Amino acid sequence: MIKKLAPYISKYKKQFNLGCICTGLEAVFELLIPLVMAYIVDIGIRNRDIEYTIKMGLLMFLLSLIALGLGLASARLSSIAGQGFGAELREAEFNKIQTYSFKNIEKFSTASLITRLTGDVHTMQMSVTMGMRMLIRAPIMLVCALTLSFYLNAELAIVFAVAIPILAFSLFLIIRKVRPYFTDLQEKTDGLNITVQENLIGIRVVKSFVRGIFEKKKFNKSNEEMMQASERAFGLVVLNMPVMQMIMFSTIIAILWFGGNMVFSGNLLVGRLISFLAYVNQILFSLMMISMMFMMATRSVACAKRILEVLEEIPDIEDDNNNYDYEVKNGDVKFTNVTFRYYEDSSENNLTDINLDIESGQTIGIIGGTGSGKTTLAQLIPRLYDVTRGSVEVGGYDVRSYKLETLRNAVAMVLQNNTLFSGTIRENLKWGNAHASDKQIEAASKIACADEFINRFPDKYDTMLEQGGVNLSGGQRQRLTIARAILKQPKVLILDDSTSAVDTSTDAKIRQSFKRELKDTTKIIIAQRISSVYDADQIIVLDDGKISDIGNHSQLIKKNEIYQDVYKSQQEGVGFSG
Ligand SMILES: Nc1ncnc2c1ncn2[C@@H]1O[C@H](COP(=O)(O)OP(=O)(O)OP(=O)(O)O)[C@@H](O)[C@H]1O
Repeated sequence: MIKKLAPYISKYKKQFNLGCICTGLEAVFELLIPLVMAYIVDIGIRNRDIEYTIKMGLLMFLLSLIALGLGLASARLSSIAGQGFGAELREAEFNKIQTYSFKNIEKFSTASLITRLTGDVHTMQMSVTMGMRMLIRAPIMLVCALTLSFYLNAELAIVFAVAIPILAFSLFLIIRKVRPYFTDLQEKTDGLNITVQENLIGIRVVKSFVRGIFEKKKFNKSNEEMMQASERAFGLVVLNMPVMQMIMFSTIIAILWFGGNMVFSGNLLVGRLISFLAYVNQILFSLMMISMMFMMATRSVACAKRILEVLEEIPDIEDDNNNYDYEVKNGDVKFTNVTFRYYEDSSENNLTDINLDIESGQTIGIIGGTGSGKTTLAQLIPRLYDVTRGSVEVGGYDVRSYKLETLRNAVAMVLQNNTLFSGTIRENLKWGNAHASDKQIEAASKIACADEFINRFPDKYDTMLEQGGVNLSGGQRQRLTIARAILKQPKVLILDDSTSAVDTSTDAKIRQSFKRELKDTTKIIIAQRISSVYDADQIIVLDDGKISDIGNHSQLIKKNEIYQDVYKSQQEGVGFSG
């Protein structure tokens, strides 16, 4: 695990190494101080040698000043290394997530990915910042203080032979018990984040359905679970403290008892006993640091595992070496015996035996009940998912043979829940084509009938959109996302129920301008309303993941029962002529 994470700190190797050196030196200088103190008491004060006492006192002051300087430098360097490590990890995770397919993202859930990118990384960077100091300081302090204690009085130092194993054993027991609790804690954090994220994203729905109390209960449950997981984990961690202190004070009492008797019997000088006690403190303090380090490491291991899961996830769909570097030459779309299911192990297909032949420039309508597989079918064209069996071709070649970027630039899909971003309308439209000129932006907006409302805003194309475009109506948002897709000048344009919030006359106007302006582009329109597809060249009727029929409106109205039913149910009040 360390080997896998090490490259992310390599950029800050200098600070890391220097920080470690400073910490090591700081510990050495700190360790010398009690030794000098012993000399002051046993030689300077005992012999009433003022000059010696002042000289050694100054030396002690100098040593503490150097230790302080080194401590400050090490704190700064370790903080730079820790923060840098965190930033590198976050960037690596973020970049990796960009390569994920929908399937990969669904596997983790967005909330869990956010926790893995923020909370987990934060724990890791704290571990580096604090761990760097503890990892170097504690062992040096422990070994040197033990050696110096033996040097001062080997007999008295035997007390440690009893104290240290007891401490190590109790620490081992606590860590063994706490480890699974930390893994559980991170999972509960994911759970809480999912609840908060869903609530905030769907806050309008929550309010309009007056689901506040239900949501509050849901939040309280996740919050309670996280609190309990936290209590379980940290309840054990804090147990470490009293155990440590009990052993520490018992050791001090034992040393005072045995050391005091030695002083009385003249076998030990007072100054030596004082410095011995200072070393006891340092030894026990370093043991405390080691135990804290183990606690921190236990939590970090849980977080590191989760981070590595993100970094090591194999993108479900990615370019392989066989991807040819050719362009998509036209908007021909062909499905040959396509079968698809979202989960390999599910017993039922989401699409079965789909065969389609769409010529470049045609307008295709897809109609079918909810869950019949319309979106699923369309998502296979830009390779948002890969077929389970069969093949999908665009421009005469299998979609898997193109570079993903090439394919997705040629196939624009306006998704059902399309998102706009904070920024101006122009910036949002430029997502479709970063180099689009004002003229192209205006032309695309005109085709999507978005120009009508954009021009009514005082700032027109420079109107600021709030997050997700909340300051626009549903229909306005849809028209902007269509304009954004048109700006890509795609060979295939897929609209997934993208005009559902647009009134029927504007919907008809958009289709007319598609016919006029996007002659060579294949237009695939998924719709619930027959009025949105009745003038298409071919209409595909989907039923339970299978093609029930293909034909134009007048053919289907005569022979397809499903189409007839939908037509009849929508005829009243829609006002289209077929
Ligand atoms: N990401 C997904 N993971 C697993 N199953 C999915 C996923 N998306 C859709 N499904 C399932 O696939 C089937 C077809 O869904 P799809 O969204 O393609 O239907 P649709 O015809 O577009 O429906 P609607 O008109 O309601 O949008 C449904 O049974 C649905 O539960």
